[in-house]
Amino acid sequence: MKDFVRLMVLFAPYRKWMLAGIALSVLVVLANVTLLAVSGWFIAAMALTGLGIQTINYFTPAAAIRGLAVLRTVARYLERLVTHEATFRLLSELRVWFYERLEPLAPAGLEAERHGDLLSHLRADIDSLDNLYLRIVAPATAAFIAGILLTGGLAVFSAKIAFITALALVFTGLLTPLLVTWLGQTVGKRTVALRGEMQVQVADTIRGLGELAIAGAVARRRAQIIGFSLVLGRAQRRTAWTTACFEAFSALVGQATVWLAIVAGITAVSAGTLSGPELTMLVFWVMASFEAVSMLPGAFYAYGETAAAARRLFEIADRHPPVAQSLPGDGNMPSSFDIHFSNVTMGYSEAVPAVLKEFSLKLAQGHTIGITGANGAGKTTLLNLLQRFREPDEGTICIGGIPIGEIGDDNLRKLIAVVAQKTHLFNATIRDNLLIASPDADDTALLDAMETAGLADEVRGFSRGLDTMIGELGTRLSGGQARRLAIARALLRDAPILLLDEPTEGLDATSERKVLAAFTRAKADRTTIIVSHRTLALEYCDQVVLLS
Ligand SMILES: Nc1ncnc2c1ncn2[C@@H]1O[C@H](COP(=O)(O)OP(=O)(O)OP(=O)(O)O)[C@@H](O)[C@H]1O
Repeated sequence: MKDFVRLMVLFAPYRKWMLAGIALSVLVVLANVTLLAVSGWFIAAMALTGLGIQTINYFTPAAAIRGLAVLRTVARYLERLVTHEATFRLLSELRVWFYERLEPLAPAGLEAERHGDLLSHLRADIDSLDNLYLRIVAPATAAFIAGILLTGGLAVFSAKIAFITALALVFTGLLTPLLVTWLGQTVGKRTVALRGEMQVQVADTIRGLGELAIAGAVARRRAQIIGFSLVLGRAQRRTAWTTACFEAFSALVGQATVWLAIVAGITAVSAGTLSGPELTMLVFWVMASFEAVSMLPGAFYAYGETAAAARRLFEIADRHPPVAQSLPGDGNMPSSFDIHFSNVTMGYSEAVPAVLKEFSLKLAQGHTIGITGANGAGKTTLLNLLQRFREPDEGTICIGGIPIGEIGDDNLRKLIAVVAQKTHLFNATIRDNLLIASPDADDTALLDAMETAGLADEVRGFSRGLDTMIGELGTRLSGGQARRLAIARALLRDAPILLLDEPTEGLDATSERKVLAAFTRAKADRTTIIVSHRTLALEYCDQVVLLS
């Protein structure tokens, strides 16, 4: 319930849409019940008139029936329109809200998260929450209001029939759904978890299909996914089966109530407290009243799945970012770009020894520093700390004498260009991948950067040039081309600090020389850190630090 209350607070800006949807739902039910009740009364009254037992003015009821039929149709149409509009607005609000919470967690706070899982949170879980309004809140509220109005109206004619109907509505609309909800919670949680797991497995499999094929593991993987799908199918079948049983039972209760209403009505007609046409009217009234609660068993059954989806979302959204975020525009921009690590200690967890212990280093502005050392020595960690992806446990890191925490995230991003060890290339054109670094750059600037990175000639040779699509993670480029594209992107940033993590990995000696010369030549006052194991790369540095 706490999660639902939080969601409703999030949805507060759309309360007018939500209320309008509920009001229209009530109107649809009332129009429908009134239409049937008036029709029942009219047919019976006309029959008695035909027998010469009574006379009636049939113009008014005939007009009312036509009016109600139109009202019912129009209200139903508007109700669908408004409730769906409200739902889509709520979902888009929720997607943005969730994304805003997700972004500050990246990259360190989402390392443990699998990509498929995040995708599932963003898509399936948020989509599951459309149940909350459309299938839970709107029908439940409308049923409550319509139920009171309908039984209240019945009581005007027969307290006994009103009482029987109220009991049956509470039974089918409240008790049954509560039981269904209780039963559905475990299966719902399981369905959501299984669906997430399926998504992860499928996304992972598609991404690693090449490796799986080489290892001869495709059939095994396929069997695993089919296994998941069967378990998921069983869980969904159970959900459908339970819902169907309860819906059938509710229908039975509805029919039994109509029968009881007829029995009670006949007694009232015999006693002269109810007329024949009124009895027919009440029977139709009772029968149609169940429409008000007909959505509830299925709706409440969605509660389990919706609650589980909400829980999974909030579990991520409530995580604390590993690094305190600064406000946009908040911070001091340094005027010089020397870098000072002072007694920096940092460990990834308390269970393992710290990666860096009391590490101190001064880098003068305009110098190029090489950092080398064994695998796992902490070189990438050092660069990540400088980019403020993580906070050191102790010590400070300053740029131009200002601790990086006080520079402000937006400023810090402007100061640093990076070629990371695992650079992400987007499934887009070469141009789009470059424009990420400098959105306003023209083609000449893009080709210049690629010239420096030694990629321009190859790109000119592609039939679509800068508009060549590079595929998922740049798979349509060779390893060396992808690396040079990342380098060109970093060069376009024109930032005063350049961080290069194994920048020339995968390049041949000629390209490597060209790229390194370009980096060191490009800007005399740029402070550059090159992390590398390669002696050639280190030759271009003013100073080399061995991390052990
Ligand atoms: N996100 C992480 N969570 C936990 N431990 C990590 C994480 N990232 C790195 N480590 C650990 O920290 C240590 C230093 O890793 P780092 O990537 O900084 O080394 P490196 O010197 O850059 O290595 P390489 O030369 O292989 O790139 C390693 O033992 C690694 O296992």
